[in-house]
Amino acid sequence: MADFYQNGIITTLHNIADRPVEELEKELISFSKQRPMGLILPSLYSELEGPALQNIIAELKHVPYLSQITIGLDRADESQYRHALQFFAELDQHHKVLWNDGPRLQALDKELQKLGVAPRELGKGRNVWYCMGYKLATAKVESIALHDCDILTYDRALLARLIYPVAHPRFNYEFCKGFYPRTAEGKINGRVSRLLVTPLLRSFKTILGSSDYLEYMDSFRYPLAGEFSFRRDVLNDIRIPSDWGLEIGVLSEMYRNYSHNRLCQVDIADNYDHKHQDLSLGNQAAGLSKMSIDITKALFRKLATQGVTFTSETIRSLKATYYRIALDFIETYHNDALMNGLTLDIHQEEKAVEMFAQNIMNAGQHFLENPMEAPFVPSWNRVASAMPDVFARLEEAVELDNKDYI
Ligand SMILES: O=C(O)[C@H](O)COP(=O)(O)O
Repeated sequence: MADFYQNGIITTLHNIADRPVEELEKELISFSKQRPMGLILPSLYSELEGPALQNIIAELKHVPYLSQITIGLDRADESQYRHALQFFAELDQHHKVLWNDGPRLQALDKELQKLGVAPRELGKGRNVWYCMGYKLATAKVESIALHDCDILTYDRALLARLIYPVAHPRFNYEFCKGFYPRTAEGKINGRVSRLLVTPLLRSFKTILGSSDYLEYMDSFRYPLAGEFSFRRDVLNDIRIPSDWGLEIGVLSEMYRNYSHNRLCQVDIADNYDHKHQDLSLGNQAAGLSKMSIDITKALFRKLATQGVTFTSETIRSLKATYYRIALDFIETYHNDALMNGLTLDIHQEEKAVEMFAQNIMNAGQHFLENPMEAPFVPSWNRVASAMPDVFARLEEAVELDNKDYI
């Protein structure tokens, strides 16, 4: 059972009483009259064949308060798209599948590329961005949740708890981030969140002094959670990174656009497990290694926009500070694991920390050499000004794909 402590500078909504999901859903049905609700599911075709998505759909099927589900489908050829349409047809709610690799959306993407307003990199950020554009295009929902498609521990309560803070008509939150513990098979997971993000934020505070932004980022109990919810107007001027900096980038955008009392985080599950990626030691272009570089670069970039200057010396002392703080954290996590009857492989944890420390140097060096690089996808406001009929065209392309390939 959770406590009710408020850490940091944004509101935390806890799970104090373990309310039955039916009770939450009853309220959500009544909220949906004032604030119709939608869901975004960024998915890879391979996830349709994995163990998680089948259960997610079986759970979602019975969710009574959603009026629109938007699935962004990546890496699917034509026969896989046809199969995906059948797969998602099980949903009772109104839903559409965006075939990101299909000829219609590819043609639109090419035109946006020519105007310089399309995502330059493939990946989850791009997928989410097109789904957000579709939500704006159809204007059917007021409150929207987004979650990953590889959640092995999914149940309907996760979604109900995630969307509640932005769905309640008397709550003023624009954005809400989910949090949970990640454990599986007797082990504590969440390696990048625990061993990179939190110690890195603390190291920035140590070498730069605390700032409102660093305190804000450090307030999130699971900053890398792929689960968040928001009001529709958030979508107009959010600029999201197209790489693994997505989660950090979204939090930073919310910091830039809203005051703290419009943002919150919510306890969405007692436990969470998902598909795990390799550490990818020695390969900066893959797995958690790439993730750690993208995240660190995103933090450098954000701090630079706030007037912080970085030199090779600051980056070296950041790395040294990080390494010490992260090693201390390993001891903390180890003790926490033991007391909970879980295990923590200290050798593996230290290997991860050594790699992250090296990647802080690599990301720092890259940032110093390429200060203008910014893998941001433009806001939809800007896209609409570059191509005024973009929403009508996006909606039409999705409509036709869903009709023609079923
Ligand atoms: O959230 C994280 O830290 C990363 O996604 C890695 O998670 P994992 O250690 O649970 O695979």
